[in-house]
Parts: sequence; structure tokens; C-alpha cells
Amino acid sequence: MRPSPPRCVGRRHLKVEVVRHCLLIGNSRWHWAEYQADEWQFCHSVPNPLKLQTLEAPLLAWAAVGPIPAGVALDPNRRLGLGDVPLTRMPVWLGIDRALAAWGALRRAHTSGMSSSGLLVADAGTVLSLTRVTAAGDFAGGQLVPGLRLQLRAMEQGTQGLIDPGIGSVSAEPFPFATAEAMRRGSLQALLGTLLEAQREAALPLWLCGGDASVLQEALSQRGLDVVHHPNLVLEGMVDVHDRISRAPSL
Ligand SMILES: Nc1ncnc2c1ncn2[C@@H]1O[C@H](COP(=O)(O)OP(=O)(O)OP(=O)(O)O)[C@@H](O)[C@H]1O
Ligand SMILES: CC(C)(CO)[C@@H](O)C(=O)NCCC(=O)O
Repeated sequence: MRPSPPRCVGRRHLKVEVVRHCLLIGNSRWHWAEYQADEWQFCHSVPNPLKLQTLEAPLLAWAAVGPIPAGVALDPNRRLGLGDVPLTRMPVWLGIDRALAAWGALRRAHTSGMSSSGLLVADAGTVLSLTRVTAAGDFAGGQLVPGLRLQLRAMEQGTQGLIDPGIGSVSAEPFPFATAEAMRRGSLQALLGTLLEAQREAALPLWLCGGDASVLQEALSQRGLDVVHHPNLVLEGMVDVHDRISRAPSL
């Protein structure tokens, strides 16, 4: 997708290409797609309203599941909603990040000839969302479970004796002695169990994205389950949806 032709400034051969952005406001972090030098790159930051003010050009598109800080001016005409995502049978309450991840995966599957059946898409973010889609693009339900970091935080908040050890490497020991290690191992096991069981029940290829995807992919592969790992499915889906909208003839 090429968002706009490069702007020519001054002499005929001097081209200045404006960097363009899409933004997904997540529950904890902000996720950016950046178009520069003919390619899209993806990065993740803490919520960063200041960056919005310093962009060279207005956002191409944005969406949000997390809070939009007061005073942040985002163009409502550039906001993507469920109606923009070419999936069917989506309930109105579905999170836009789930729809975009599912669309990103389905699109990739079509392109690579992997779409004979449906897909199970896991977005391992603040909440790990599982979203099932049919090969025809129908939303077909899912599951939601607290993500790794949220589980650790919840254990501190809900108890007297536990302290959130923060994200860090998870020990290979299945039954660690140390509390912090036991919390991390237990939280990872909860996600692995959810994914293994869901994949078994759905009998569909499992696609994985989100902040905890790489640690999960490695652990799943050790347990004999190969997943399709593309960390930025949500942003890829968003860029594609924006591309379709901007190419569509206006009425
Ligand atoms: N620098 C980081 N800051 C926060 N979380 C991180 C970081 N690096 C990896 N993670 C992991 O990423 C997970 C959060 O995933 P991600 O950033 O994709 O989602 P999010 O923006 O927090 O939420 P959403 O799912 O709404 O997009 C956490 O469980 C955490 O373990
Ligand atoms: C499930 C989350 C929190 C995942 O980010 C988000 O997609 C959301 O707020 N969804 C709304 C409820 C739903 O998707 O069923």
C-alpha cells in the first residue's frame, strides 16, 4: 500500500517523503504502523500523546480499545470501526483489535494458500483474546483470558502475600521453589493450557500475535504445537483495511 505519492519540494529531483502513520490504542500500549521508504514498519510504545503532536502528517487511520487520554485530538473521520473490517457475523460489541487481528490473519492465509479451513487467532496482549473465524470470513466466537502481565498484577492486587515480579524470563523448571518464579511459570502455564486446549477443540491452525507471542510460540513448539507467528497481525489488518477504504470509489 502506498499512502500518498512523495511530495516534491523545490528542485525537480529533490523528493521529500512524508512519513505516514496508523495507530491502534491498546489497553496498555500504543501500537504504530509507520510507512517510510516504501515499506511498513511496526513499533509499540507507552501511550504517547506527544508523538501525535509531532507527526509530519495526520494519522491515516486509527482505532482504539484502550483509553483515549483527555485532550488528545484524533480525527473521528479517520477512526476505523467494525463496519470497515471485511468479516461477517461480528457482534457489535466485538473489540476492533480482535476483528483486525482476525482479518490480518485471514488475509495472510488467503495470500499464502493456507485458508482451506478457518483459523484460530490468538492476540497475546493485556488480555489474551482467542478469535475463531471461518474460511469464509465469519466470526465464530472465541475466548478471553488475562494476559501474562495482567495475571501477575492481579495476583498482587488480590492477595496479601504476593508481589508482582514483573515480566521477565520464565524458568524452565516446571515447579519452581521461588515465589516470583512460581508466579511467572503458573501464569505462562495458564496461557499455554488455554491455547493447547482451544486449538485441540477447534482443530484449526493457530495464529499468534501480540506482546507475549514469541514466548508462547517457543513454549508451544516445545509441546509439539506449531503455530503461525506474526507479531503484528492487528496492525497489518489495520493497514490493509485502510488501504481498501482509501481505494474504494466514493459514492
Ligand atoms: N515493553 C513492554 N511493555 C509492556 N508489555 C510488554 C512489553 N514487552 C512485552 N510485553 C508483554 O506484552 C503483553 C502486552 O501485549 P501488547 O503490548 O501487545 O498489548 P497491549 O497494548 O498491552 O494490549 P492490547 O492487547 O490491548 O493491545 C504483556 O502481557 C507483556 O508481558
Ligand atoms: C478483549 C479485548 C480487551 C482485547 O484487547 C478487546 O478486544 C475488547 O475490549 N473487546 C470487547 C469485547 C469483545 O471482544 O467481546
